[in-house]
Amino acid sequence: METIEVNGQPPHNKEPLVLIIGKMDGVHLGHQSLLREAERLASAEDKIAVYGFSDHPKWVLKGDEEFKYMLSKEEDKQRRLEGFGVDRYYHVHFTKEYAKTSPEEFVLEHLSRLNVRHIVVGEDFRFGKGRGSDAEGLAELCTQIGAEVSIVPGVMLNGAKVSSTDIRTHVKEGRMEAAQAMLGRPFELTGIVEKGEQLGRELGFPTLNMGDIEDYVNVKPAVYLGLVKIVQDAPEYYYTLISAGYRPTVNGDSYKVEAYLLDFSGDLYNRKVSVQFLRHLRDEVNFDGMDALVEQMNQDEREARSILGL
Ligand SMILES: Cc1cc2nc3c(=O)[nH]c(=O)nc-3n(C[C@H](O)[C@H](O)[C@H](O)COP(=O)(O)O)c2cc1C
Ligand SMILES: Nc1ncnc2c1ncn2[C@@H]1O[C@H](COP(=O)(O)OP(=O)(O)O)[C@@H](O)[C@H]1O
Repeated sequence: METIEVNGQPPHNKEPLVLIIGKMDGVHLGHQSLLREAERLASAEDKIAVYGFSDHPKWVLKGDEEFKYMLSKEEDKQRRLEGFGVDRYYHVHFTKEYAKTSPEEFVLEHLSRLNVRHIVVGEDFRFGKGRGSDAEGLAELCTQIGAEVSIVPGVMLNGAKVSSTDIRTHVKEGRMEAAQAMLGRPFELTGIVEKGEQLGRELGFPTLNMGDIEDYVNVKPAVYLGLVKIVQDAPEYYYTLISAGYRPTVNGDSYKVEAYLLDFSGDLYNRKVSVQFLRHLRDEVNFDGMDALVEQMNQDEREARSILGL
């Protein structure tokens, strides 16, 4: 997949495109439905492209911290889109300046350069200065550039539309099954293993410490059952106990995500790994001393093995 960085107007393009527009945080079931629609519309000579925005407009424009942290890092999003058959990704850098683009300018001066045959958006799509226009407005303007617009209904789950905002809330509140239902896969953090305080192995529970995860929403402080994928040519998976939080028992001072892999021994420092969250087991506890913590970690492991049939 080709990635093109866009600041303002995109570069001219000649190849016919089917273009999906959206922020695509998480590439959840709703986004996947847009991707399927694009695939259905694309004929053999069309390329499928995504016009994706980051950072989140509410963070850029209002400084609303809730929208600073996302379900996917840029690299995750791009890898997933590629997996869904996207040929080209326009990474649009959303800035205060960019936000001034009017709906007319967006269509007649930006999209007009792309030779777009067909555009696919969700039904609640809004665009242009002050979120001034919507999917219907897009369709109307696009008649001037010869592009058709398909408006795809949201994917419903128990009567509510699947949305990145709701998934972020689930993750922040530790509801990993609900997040998984909306994503179509477990919620996952990808990062690089860092050195910690080297206490874990002394306790009998070595834990890899996740680095490079600052862009993600913080999972609720708690212990989870999950998986670690060791990213390499032939990836390896391990069932895992994940501890996310502030580690009050050892006077931890900052939020960390750590993972104790079941039936693994070896060195993972500086390796790229993904941690996938399957289910919440219990909240984080401030134990009175190490013995109580270790006893509980043993109990957590027994519970995990029992759930997994290990
Ligand atoms: C299964 C498991 C459960 C944990 N539960 C807690 C907990 O309830 N409270 C807490 O303060 N720390 C908890 N921790 C975090 C430990 O305090 C931490 O792993 C230990 O301090 C080792 O840190 P290190 O990797 O920096 O050496 C847990 C860790 C694991 C692996
Ligand atoms: N079963 C395991 N689960 C997680 N990490 C393991 C395991 N076995 C060995 N390791 C290695 O040990 C390191 C964690 O040991 P630990 O004493 O907790 O040190 P640190 O505080 O630096 O994370 C991991 O980064 C990894 O390289």
